Amino acid sequence: MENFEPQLAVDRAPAIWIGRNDGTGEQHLRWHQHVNSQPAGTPNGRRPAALLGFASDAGVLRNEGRVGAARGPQALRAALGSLAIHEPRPLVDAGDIEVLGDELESGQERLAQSVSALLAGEMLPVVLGGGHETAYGSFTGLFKHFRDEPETRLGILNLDGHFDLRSAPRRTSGTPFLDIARDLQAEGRDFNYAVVGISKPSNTPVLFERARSLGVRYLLDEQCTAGQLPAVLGFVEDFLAGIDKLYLTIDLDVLPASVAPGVSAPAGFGVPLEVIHGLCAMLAGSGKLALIDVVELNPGLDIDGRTARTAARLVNTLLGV
Ligand SMILES: N=CN[C@@H](CCC(=O)O)C(=O)O
Ligand SMILES: [Mn+2]
Ligand SMILES: [Mn+2]
Repeated sequence: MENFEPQLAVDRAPAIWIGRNDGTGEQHLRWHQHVNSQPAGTPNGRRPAALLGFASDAGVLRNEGRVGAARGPQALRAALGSLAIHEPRPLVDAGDIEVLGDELESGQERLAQSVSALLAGEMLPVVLGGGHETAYGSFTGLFKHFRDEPETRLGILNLDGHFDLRSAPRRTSGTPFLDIARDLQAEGRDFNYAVVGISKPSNTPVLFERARSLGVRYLLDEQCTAGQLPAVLGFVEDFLAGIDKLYLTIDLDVLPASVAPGVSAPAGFGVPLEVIHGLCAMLAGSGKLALIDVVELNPGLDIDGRTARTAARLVNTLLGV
């Protein structure tokens, strides 16, 4: 990529992209032929999207889950590689941040620094987790970037079966949104957080009470069946109306285990793929998307790459390519 050298704190260089090759030229174009191949710029007014891996098992391990999400970024890139491109926009692979052992906090700081640098480079960062501890680094990067613009209202939309508002002695994959809420509170800033897909049996009354006290808006998974897509879109449109910049975080365990078995905590009920996908298509055209992450992909638990393929389809739709 020409003309682009943001100050990234990556530990691993961009991956080598491979995939099916039907020939050269735009009519044959697939992700693996397109990533890192275009000059910087914003053709059609669309920002270049920058993929950034956060290879971390530390949050899920601390949260007593099933580890393996550190290999998520590579599996997601592999699933994206052969997808056909119909409406090209610049796509950059910025490489991976690696969390070694239990060094989560320093990894989250490097993630925040890199997200902030990508935003300063006028790109749309797409962070590939890692467990949901990724979210603390992602949001902190967004907050760093907009810190001096208090009039810009930041919102977090989490597609997840869980609130991830746990209180714990250290950050985990179950604490990121309480960690963020506390940081914002300390700065006197609003915490605008909405969740789509909450599973009532997977969140204790303590977590529902914490969500209530923090003013969190949410829809239960039972309110997100395929027939209720218009109401889900309405809920998100209402949330978007009150913010200027959106951080979208997708925890793949929001989806039914049939399409997303490769996660630490698969959903017994889940929000149907057509609802999550419809939501992504709407958000892609919202003009408010500033930051995306996709988390909890655990390739070791996946079945025939099903979860990675589902995640790749959602990323592809969000980027409108
Ligand atoms: N990021 C994951 N959060 C969930 C995991 C639940 C589980 O492991 O069963 C949580 O902490 O609630
Ligand atoms: Mn979850
Ligand atoms: Mn989560």
